[in-house]
Amino acid sequence: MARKGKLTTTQRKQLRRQENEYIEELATKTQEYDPKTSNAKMFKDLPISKNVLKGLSQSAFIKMTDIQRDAIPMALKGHDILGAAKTGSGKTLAFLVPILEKLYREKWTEFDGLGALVISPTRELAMQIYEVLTKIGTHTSFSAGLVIGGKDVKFESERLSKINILVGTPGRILQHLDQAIGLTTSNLQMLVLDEADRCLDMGFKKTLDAIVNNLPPTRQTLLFSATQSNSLSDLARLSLTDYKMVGTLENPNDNLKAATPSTLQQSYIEVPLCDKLDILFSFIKSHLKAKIIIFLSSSKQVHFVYETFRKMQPGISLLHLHGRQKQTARTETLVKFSRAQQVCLLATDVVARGIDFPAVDWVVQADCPEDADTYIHRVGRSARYGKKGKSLIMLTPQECQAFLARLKSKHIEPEKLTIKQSKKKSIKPQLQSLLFKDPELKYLAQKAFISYVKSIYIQKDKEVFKFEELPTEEFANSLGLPGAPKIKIKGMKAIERAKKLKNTPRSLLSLANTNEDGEVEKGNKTVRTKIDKMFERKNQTVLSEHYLNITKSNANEEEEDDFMQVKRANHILNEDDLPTLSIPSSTRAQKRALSKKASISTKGNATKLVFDDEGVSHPVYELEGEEDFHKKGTAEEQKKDFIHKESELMSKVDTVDKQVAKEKKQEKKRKRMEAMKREKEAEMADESDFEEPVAYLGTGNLSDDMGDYDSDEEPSTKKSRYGDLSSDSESASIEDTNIIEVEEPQTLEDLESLTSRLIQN
Ligand SMILES: Nc1ncnc2c1ncn2[C@@H]1O[C@H](COP(=O)(O)OP(=O)(O)OP(=O)(O)O)[C@@H](O)[C@H]1O
Repeated sequence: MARKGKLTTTQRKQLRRQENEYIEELATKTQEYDPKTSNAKMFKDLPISKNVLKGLSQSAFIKMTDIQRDAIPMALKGHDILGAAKTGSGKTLAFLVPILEKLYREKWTEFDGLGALVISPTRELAMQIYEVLTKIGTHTSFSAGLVIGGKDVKFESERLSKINILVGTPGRILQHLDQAIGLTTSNLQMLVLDEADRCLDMGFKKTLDAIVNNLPPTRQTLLFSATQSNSLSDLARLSLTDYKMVGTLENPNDNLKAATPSTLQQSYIEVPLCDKLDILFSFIKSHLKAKIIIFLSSSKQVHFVYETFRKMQPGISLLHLHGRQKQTARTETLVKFSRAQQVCLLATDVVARGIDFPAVDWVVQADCPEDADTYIHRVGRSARYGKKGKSLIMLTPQECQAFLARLKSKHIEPEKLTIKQSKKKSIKPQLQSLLFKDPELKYLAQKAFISYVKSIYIQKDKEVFKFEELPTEEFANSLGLPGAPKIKIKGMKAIERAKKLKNTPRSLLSLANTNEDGEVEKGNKTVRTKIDKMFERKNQTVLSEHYLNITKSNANEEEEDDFMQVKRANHILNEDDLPTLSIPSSTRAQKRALSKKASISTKGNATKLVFDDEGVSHPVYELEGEEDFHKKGTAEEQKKDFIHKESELMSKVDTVDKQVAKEKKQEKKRKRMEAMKREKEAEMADESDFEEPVAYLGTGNLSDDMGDYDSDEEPSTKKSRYGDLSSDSESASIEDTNIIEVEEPQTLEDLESLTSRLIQN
């Protein structure tokens, strides 16, 4: 807490009263604000608090974009929002400003717990949102946190209990909710889904549903994307009822316009699959002064093209980015690409959505995207915020017609380009020679070939992606391979399932490849695991010991894997999940069981009896008469019935247990927070020489945290909100305020250390 000049109790009370009046005034202005009659253009024309306005203006956000002008007032009025606007049109601020405002008006403090949750489908996008939040929220008193995976969960969760605004990816957020150590969601005011259609699609369905189940239904929900799903079932999943559509969804006529920016010049070329790499290399060589992103369909494609092209030295820096890289490498590449002016990034769709790279000249889609929406997001990495940009998509003759039709249905009609014969140059001999010399590269080429072929097979749109027409032999030659590697497309069901689960942890994908019995299938053969084999052994004493060892080691692995969601997402007990044997779970229990077993084997079974109302004794598990038994159905039916009832019971008990445990934890936390709050209030009331209350400024002093801070900025900008209230000149001069350059965090580590410092405040 920053120490300020001494204030008496009376002065503090007066400031508090002033602030309450100010908040009321903002609320009244918000209710009176009518977007239809208002011609507000600047942020300061909206009923937004001074500290948020100050954060905006210092980040050079003065004039609103269309989506901001439409969405912010609606959100301030408390409506749920379904917002769609073109890529690069400023959707991020359209949800961050309402979050800060809402919490300010609710007088949110660190003791009130989590107030807003922002979910983003990728780590990179979550980091970017978090960065913008820390910039514009620098003069507010909230704490912000970023949880994106790739880091120790414990490390993160220890820091979460005081977080007011949390930004993260679905999997990691759910992991924290499941652990329920620091994160309390019972007070949550606002939920935001950025790239909502992606967050809502199959890949994230279970995770998102599980997150939403943890949130109070009274919250406000905002959904944003350039390509919005407004399917009623999706909206119902989020309990979005009385929502407003803003942006391009608001006006049906706007739907007729393309979802791509008008400043984007779009083109396509029809190119046989086996000529793609030649054309791609020629394209790079003829655009050495440009900033280019090239999208390929898989990480293996990216890896292969990156490794071979850089050996062929096209004359421009090459970077590569895909989801299989370590997070530090991904973040480093993002930073390098953002900063460079002449550079070529080879990437998968991990950066297709939301990422705000400055000044990208060209987006090249070397492999056809899975649908028109993905096309829109990919090309949206260029021509952002009114700037100019160009895009090129390479379509094979098999894909061309159908994909152009898909684009046309979205009112996108790229211009046809042809390649000059003189510019065409085959790189096949070079690739062949590289692969011949380096077996590692040959291996990469084989992998790239296989992953491309598989990627075509698993595409949903069979009119565009014609697997049967793939010229495999020519394609393999074009990669420098002597012939097409043999691929057996086996277990395709599992691949399709895995595709749906594209963004789930790999541990989950491996589960997707198991059959209904939980066994891993390879071709037609069923692979029996060590445990299966052991379960077949008759010697149960040996079995229980081995089982214990195995389950112990598995338990450790599980801790490291992202398995929380599996456990949470599916509590239904399948027949096949039931263990055939009951195995003691601890070493002590095991020993006890073993000794019991030994003594039972020598003593014979004891019989436990129960007595009915007539005083007649019966064994506890009395056998039914055969006739009676058959009357109830076949043994198989009865078994199923029994299992069904037991699983229902277990699932109910499980839910209740979880709820009770959670409530207990939350109650404990609430009490602790209340006690702290009371203590703090008492302190504030008693200590006459104590400084101003609620003197947290921003999420810490962001500018200090981030290093370079413009020294011209006078300390008064770091006053508490009470301090600011006393002076009106601030807001009047917002437009004149010098813009302060804040140094960007360089790496994920920077962001994380920033987060931890923010939290310490
Ligand atoms: N009001 C504003 N004034 C100046 N610049 C702005 C404003 N709003 C947004 N920008 C800038 O415009 C760029 C695009 O904004 P943003 O990333 O929010 O777009 P988006 O609509 O979310 O795009 P996408 O659909 O690709 O996710 C960013 O560089 C951002 O800083």
